[in-house]
Amino acid sequence: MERRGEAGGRVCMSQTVFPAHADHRGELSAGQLLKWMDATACLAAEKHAGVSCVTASMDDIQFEDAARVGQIITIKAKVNRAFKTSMEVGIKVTVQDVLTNVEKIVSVAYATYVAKPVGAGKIELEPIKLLSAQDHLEHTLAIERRRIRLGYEQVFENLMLESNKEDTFEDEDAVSTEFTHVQSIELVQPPHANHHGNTFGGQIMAWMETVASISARLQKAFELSL
Ligand SMILES: CC(=O)SCCNC(=O)CCNC(=O)[C@H](O)C(C)(C)COP(=O)(O)OP(=O)(O)OC[C@H]1O[C@@H](n2cnc3c(N)ncnc32)[C@H](O)[C@@H]1OP(=O)(O)O
Repeated sequence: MERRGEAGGRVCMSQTVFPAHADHRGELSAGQLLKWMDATACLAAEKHAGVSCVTASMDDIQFEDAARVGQIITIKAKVNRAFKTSMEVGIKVTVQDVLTNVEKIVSVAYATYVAKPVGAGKIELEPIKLLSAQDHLEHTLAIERRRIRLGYEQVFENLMLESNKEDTFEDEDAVSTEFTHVQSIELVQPPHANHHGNTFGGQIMAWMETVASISARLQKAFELSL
C-alpha cells in the first residue's frame, strides 16, 4: 500500500486542444489553460494531503509557446514541499504536435495549496518523500520561493504607501486608455465550482484573463482608429 507522503502528490493530465478551448486566433486560451493547471495541481496537492485543498496563490506565470487546435497539452504537477498546512506544487506544461511529434515547453509555474478538510480544523501535513536528485533540488528551492512569495505582498503594499508622488513623465506619442475599462459580472454557477462546491481558483483566473485580454484589445482598436 502506498503511504501518503511516498510518491503521492504527482499527477499527469493530457488533453487535446479543441475549438471550444481556443481563442479567436485558434490558439488555446490562457484562461482555459489556467483552469487545467489549477485543477491538475489541486489534485496533486489533495493526493498528498489526503483531504480537500484550496488554491492560495499561483506565482508569476510566463507562457513561452502557444498551443493550437489539434495539438496535445500535457500538464505535470508535483508537490515539491509540504510546509505546515500549505504545499508548493510545481506545474510543467508542454505541447506536442501529433503530426511531427515535436514537444515544446509552454510554461513552468508554482502554486500554493492549503489543506482544508471539510467540516474540520486545520491539519498538519506530512513531509514529502524525496525520490530523486530533482526532488531534492525542488524541495530546497521551494523554501526560498516561499520566502519570496510571502514577502511579495508586503513589498507591493510598501510601494503603494511610499509612492505618493504623481508620475510627471509625459510622452507626446502617448494615447489615452479611457476606452480600455472593462468590467465583467459573473454569476457563480455549478460548472464553475470544484468538488467542494467552491469556485475553482482556475475559473477566477480565467475570468480575470478574459477581462484583461479584452482591455488590451480595446486599447489596440482605439490606437488603430486614431
Ligand atoms: C474566492 C475563491 O473562490 S478563490 C479560488 C479557490 N481558493 C479559495 O477559495 C481559497 C480562499 N482563501 C482561503 O481560504 C484562505 O485565505 C487561505 C486558506 C488561502 C489562507 O488561510 P488563512 O487561515 O487565512 O491563512 P493562514 O495565515 O493560516 O495561512 C495558512 C497557510 O497558507 C499559506 N498562505 C496564505 N496565503 C498565502 C499566499 N498568498 N501564498 C502562499 N501561501 C499562502 C500560509 O503561509 C500558511 O502556510 P503554512 O501553514 O504551511 O505555514
